[in-house]
Amino acid sequence: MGKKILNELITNTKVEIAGAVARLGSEYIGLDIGPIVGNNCNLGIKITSSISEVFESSDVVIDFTTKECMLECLKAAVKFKKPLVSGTTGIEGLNLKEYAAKVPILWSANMSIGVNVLLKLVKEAAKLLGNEYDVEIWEMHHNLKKDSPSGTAIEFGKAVANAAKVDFELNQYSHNNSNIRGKGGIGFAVSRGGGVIGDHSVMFVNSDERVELNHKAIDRTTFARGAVQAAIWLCENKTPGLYSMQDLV
Ligand SMILES: NC(=O)C1=CN([C@@H]2O[C@H](COP(=O)(O)OP(=O)(O)OC[C@H]3O[C@@H](n4cnc5c(N)ncnc54)[C@H](OP(=O)(O)O)[C@@H]3O)[C@@H](O)[C@H]2O)C=CC1
Ligand SMILES: O=C(O)C1=N[C@H](C(=O)O)C[C@H](O)C1
Repeated sequence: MGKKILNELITNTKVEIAGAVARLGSEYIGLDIGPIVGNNCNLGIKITSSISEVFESSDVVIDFTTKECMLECLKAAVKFKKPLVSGTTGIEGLNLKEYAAKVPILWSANMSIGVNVLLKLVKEAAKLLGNEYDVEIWEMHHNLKKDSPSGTAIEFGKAVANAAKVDFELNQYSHNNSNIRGKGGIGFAVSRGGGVIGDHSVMFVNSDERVELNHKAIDRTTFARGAVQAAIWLCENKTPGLYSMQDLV
């Protein structure tokens, strides 16, 4: 995602890249971002290992990393009073509101416009169909993905639970045992393979019919473009608070 986001920033005339960060000891440290993203020439920005340096020199920072690194970014955002856009998933347990009380934070498990429109449709379907349908959420991603289920699948599940007025934590259901499916449970199924960018399906099923709402990402540019749009939007709306892509679509 780092390379995709850099490419998106380079082609977007509304923004300028102020810095880029990689892990201490990474082969990229000290290199110019140009050749790394396939440019013939240097772009005058060298990759640093200092998160603080990047926050100091930027108006807004974009993070797609890990839970641990996102936590460092949240702390730096507060320290340097800079807005943060994050798409990092697998972050259960991080209290985003604590940091968002001090600086603007935009977090979304999925930055694509399509998924965020689908999220609104899922909320509407859950409201209209009521609690009588079994809800099954399936996702498939590439074989390098670390977290499971995907952050997007979890957000779909939370939206359904919210619309059905049930506690999400108590109603998740995974099919890795032989129990018969409980009524009202929100089922999760996960597939991993090859280079799949990200497929999601939310199904509402009763004994007579099945409603399926699907999204398939074709290129990771969709996430990068959303993240850059979010960063521009966040700079224009600088009030501290917790935002998401739902505020943009
Ligand atoms: N919201 C959305 O739309 C999307 C979210 N994602 C999420 O974004 C995250 C990243 O995904 P992806 O790019 O595929 O994963 P990668 O593992 O390819 O990239 C993560 C990068 O973060 C770097 N990193 C980790 N810790 C640090 C640190 N402390 N300092 C500096 N760099 C660090 C890693 O470096 P190193 O390799 O050296 O460990 C790696 O280059 C995941 O949580 C994924 O689920 C992905 C796509 C879309
Ligand atoms: O890791 C990924 O690749 C993706 N992660 C996000 C998630 O966990 O939902 C979003 C997207 O589906 C790609």
